[in-house]
Amino acid sequence: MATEDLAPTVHGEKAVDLATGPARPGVPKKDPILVADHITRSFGGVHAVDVDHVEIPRHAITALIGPNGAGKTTLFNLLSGFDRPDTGEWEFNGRSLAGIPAWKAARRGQVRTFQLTKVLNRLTVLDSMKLGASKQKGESLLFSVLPFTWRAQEKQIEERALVLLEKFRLLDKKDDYAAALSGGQRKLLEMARALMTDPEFVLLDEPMAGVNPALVQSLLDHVVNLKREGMTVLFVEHDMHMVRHIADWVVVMAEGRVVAEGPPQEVMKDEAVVDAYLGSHLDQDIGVITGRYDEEGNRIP
Ligand SMILES: Nc1ncnc2c1ncn2[C@@H]1O[C@H](COP(=O)(O)OP(=O)(O)OP(=O)(O)O)[C@@H](O)[C@H]1O
Repeated sequence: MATEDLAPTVHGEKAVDLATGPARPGVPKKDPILVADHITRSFGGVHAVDVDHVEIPRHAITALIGPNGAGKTTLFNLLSGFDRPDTGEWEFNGRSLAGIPAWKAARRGQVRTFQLTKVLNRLTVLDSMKLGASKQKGESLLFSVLPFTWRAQEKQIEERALVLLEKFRLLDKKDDYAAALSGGQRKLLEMARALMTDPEFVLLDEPMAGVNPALVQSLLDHVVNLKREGMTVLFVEHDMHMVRHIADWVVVMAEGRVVAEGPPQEVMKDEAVVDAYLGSHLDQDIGVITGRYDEEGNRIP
């Protein structure tokens, strides 16, 4: 089977069709969920992020990769409203998100996951989930003076949390402290928490970090399921296994800039990418894209 036949597909289209032209940094997408322009952020003299233009395709899984210090986390923090850029504009679903705090972005349908903090570790799994739904109606003035509505909302939140915990196979852990979970279970909890607000666009922060190899496939399946359910996913990850197996599109950063983007099988062959980033990992057979394909070479959607 020719390698060209193995192009990843999204909703039946070849991944390269996500873009309006040949893969290159900043290439416009046919249906972008997020469009960012002229985003800069410096810390002292360090230009952590200097992204001229980038678009994230809707209903696809996009990987944001790059060497240590490339600016991935900083860009993630900016786009998700946890940090403010020095300059820049970005739109989610055609509406500006610049200057919008994270909790408001979540109400509009864009959420990001967090590595569980010490505070969250001291909560039970169920309470941690409920907190993921905060800044909803229960916190508004109207709802706080109408306890019956507030209680109804509480009940709804708990029901949603239980449904998600079951889906992520964490239901039997609901009364355990988050600190007692394994690395993989913590990642599942981070993902499940993000879904409490029923998002359209999910930004995953290193979803594979600290995950036992035995749980890797299950985590990959959960991420692919987000796409199957209609969500758009952007993830920052060092784990090339994940990039090769589930990304429909890859954005590569180096020294604050987007230096390459495209379908994984193209990006992994790009000499600039290999030099800037992948060279030191070539022993991991990083150029081979196995993906999730059926026997005919069609990507499993
Ligand atoms: N709060 C901060 N204060 C000072 N410098 C920072 C801060 N955050 C990031 N930087 C610097 O900005 C640059 C980009 O860092 P960033 O963490 O965004 O990179 P990254 O690609 O996510 O790296 P890694 O893969 O190692 O997490 C680095 O030089 C880093 O030292």
